[in-house]
Amino acid sequence: MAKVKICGLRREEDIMIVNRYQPDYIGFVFAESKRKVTKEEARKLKAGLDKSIKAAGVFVNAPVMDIVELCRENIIDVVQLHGDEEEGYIRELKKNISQPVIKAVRPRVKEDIQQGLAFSSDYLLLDTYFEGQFGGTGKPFDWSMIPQNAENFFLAGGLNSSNVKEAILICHPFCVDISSGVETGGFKDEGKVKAFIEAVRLAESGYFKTNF
Ligand SMILES: O=C(O)c1ccccc1N[C@@H]1O[C@H](COP(=O)(O)O)[C@@H](O)[C@H]1O
Repeated sequence: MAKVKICGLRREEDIMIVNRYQPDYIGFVFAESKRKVTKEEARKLKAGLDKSIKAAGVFVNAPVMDIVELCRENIIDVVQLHGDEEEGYIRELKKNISQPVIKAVRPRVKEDIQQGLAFSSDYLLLDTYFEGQFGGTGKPFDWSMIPQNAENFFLAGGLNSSNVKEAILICHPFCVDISSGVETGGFKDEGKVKAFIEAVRLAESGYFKTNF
């Protein structure tokens, strides 16, 4: 069963929505973004989050010790590195925390994914390359770049309730990750969160399997 991550939560209402629909992960963005939250905002939001839902912290080239602090204070349960972090950075981070690390790669060619698979992170995340933007683009990438042997990866980039079934059946991700596709006017939209999670469950039910 593909897991679900709803990223970019920043209001108490967003927490109430995810508590109702129970994704596996949510994301707090600590990088420059319209979805950015401060450490104190994230602490308050995390306090209202169901214990069964894991909170990922999304970072872009952040100082390692900033991430370590958030982990030690249990504000985040998973680290998502969404910038140009290299292997040395990941190793240094992993020496200091027990939380799993997701490393995002934004492939332009197949080889970028092969290089990503060599990272010592616990998971790889595949997202869309878009000049000048690290993430949250709302645009899908060419899934045919994903090698057959890739596993344990998060699939992101322009997912929504209409394309996620196809994404799961073609790419077989460990988790589908969404931000823009569950927003209206820049804010999380309860109807879209519900529709997305239902679409994931339906894809997994086997109903669509013969069509792909
Ligand atoms: O969401 C953001 O604003 C963001 C900013 C900087 C780095 C990553 C960000 N979000 C991640 O982007 C992907 C895809 O989002 P979308 O569904 O295409 O909008 C997802 O992994 C988010 O965690």
